[in-house]
Amino acid sequence: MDRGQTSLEPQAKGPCVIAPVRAVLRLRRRVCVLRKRRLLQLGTEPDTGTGALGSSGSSGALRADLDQPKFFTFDSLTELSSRTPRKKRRRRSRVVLYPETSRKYRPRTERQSRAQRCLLLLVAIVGFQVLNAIENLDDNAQRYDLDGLEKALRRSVFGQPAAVGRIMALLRDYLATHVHSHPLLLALHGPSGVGKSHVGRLLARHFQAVLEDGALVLQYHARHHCPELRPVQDCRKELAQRVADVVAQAEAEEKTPLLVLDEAELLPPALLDELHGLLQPQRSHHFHNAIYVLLSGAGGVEITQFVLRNASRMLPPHLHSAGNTQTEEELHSSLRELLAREHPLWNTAAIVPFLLLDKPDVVNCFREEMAGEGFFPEQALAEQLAEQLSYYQVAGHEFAITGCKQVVAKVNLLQHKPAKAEP
Ligand SMILES: Nc1ncnc2c1ncn2[C@@H]1O[C@H](COP(=O)(O)OP(=O)(O)OP(=O)(O)O)[C@@H](O)[C@H]1O
Repeated sequence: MDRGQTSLEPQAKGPCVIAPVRAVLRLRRRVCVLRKRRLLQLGTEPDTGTGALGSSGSSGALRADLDQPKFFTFDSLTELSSRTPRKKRRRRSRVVLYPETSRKYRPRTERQSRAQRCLLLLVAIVGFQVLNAIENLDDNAQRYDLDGLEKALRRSVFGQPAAVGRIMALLRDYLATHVHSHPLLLALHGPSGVGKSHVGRLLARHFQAVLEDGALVLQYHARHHCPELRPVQDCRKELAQRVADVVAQAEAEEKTPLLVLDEAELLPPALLDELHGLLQPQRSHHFHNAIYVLLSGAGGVEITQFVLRNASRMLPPHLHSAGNTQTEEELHSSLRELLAREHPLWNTAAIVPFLLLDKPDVVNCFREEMAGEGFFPEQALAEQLAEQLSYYQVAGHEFAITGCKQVVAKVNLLQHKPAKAEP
């Protein structure tokens, strides 16, 4: 041991200094070699740019870059900008809350074509004219106070609600305008005493009042104006002349005249022919604007039979609008068939049947007549007077055989009762 120690000591002093120096040198050399090798590696390999090696790699590349001659190109900038992480812009919320009723888009400001503008103008003009025409229609109907006429008829004509309704509907329709292609022909048919002449008189009175010219209402009574002894051709000429005068005057005044011909069943065929000719559309236009009302007992028998046959189906007047329409239609068509066989004039007519009057209607006739003659319209007295008339008794109805025909005479008798002798 000692020998070994002693032999080692002198040797140990020399290498003791040199060996670490050598080791250090060796290590340095080794490090240099490694560095060089790494530098060479980095010069050939692409920059991975990750971790510690990456940083050393990039430094190597930078060093290599520094060795390269520098030229400015925009590529480097775009490269840089693409490499630099973009600052994330905060996206603004695009949701906009609109009120329910407003538009959710900006109005378009497209230029309208001229054709489109013309079209709009045309539509506006047509709309204005339509409105104007509607206003004119109302004006024409208002001139004749048809509401007033309807009230008067409903108040004064008993037991004929369907007839009054039909007359009013036809008049309203016709008088809605002043320009016509043909006249209106109303043909009121029914048995005696049911109110045909009464309605004719009410119409004439109303039109005289609203037209403010009595000359525009012609009332023609067959028996009075064309008695049996008078030559028919004279009657015909006279009727034609009278009608021509009335329609000419009405044309000048821009009004619609009314021509009431009573007892039409007594008109000779020549006069019916004349009337038929007056109604033709070939006549000059002022003949088109006129209302003819023919009152006739023709068809009265058929109407009486119809009412008696359908008495159980007949509704009381206050329920009438609820529906007698099917029964009425049957009556209209059978009457038209019957009358058209007599003269073609009836083909162009609006036929209005007047039905038999029930006992309560007759009582109303008495009360009306009594009031008109200055008597107190006592119900009991009116019923007593109505009791004196004759009736068809069918299905719980009592239909007056002569309607209200005898009412005037009976009330006149009341008037002529001898006054009580004064004591
Ligand atoms: N429906 C009725 N409503 C009110 N009054 C009526 C009705 N029917 C008749 N009258 C009264 O009876 C009278 C005679 O009636 P109107 O002359 O109108 O009968 P008509 O149907 O024309 O009969 P005719 O064909 O015989 O002339 C009238 O003056 C009127 O006072």
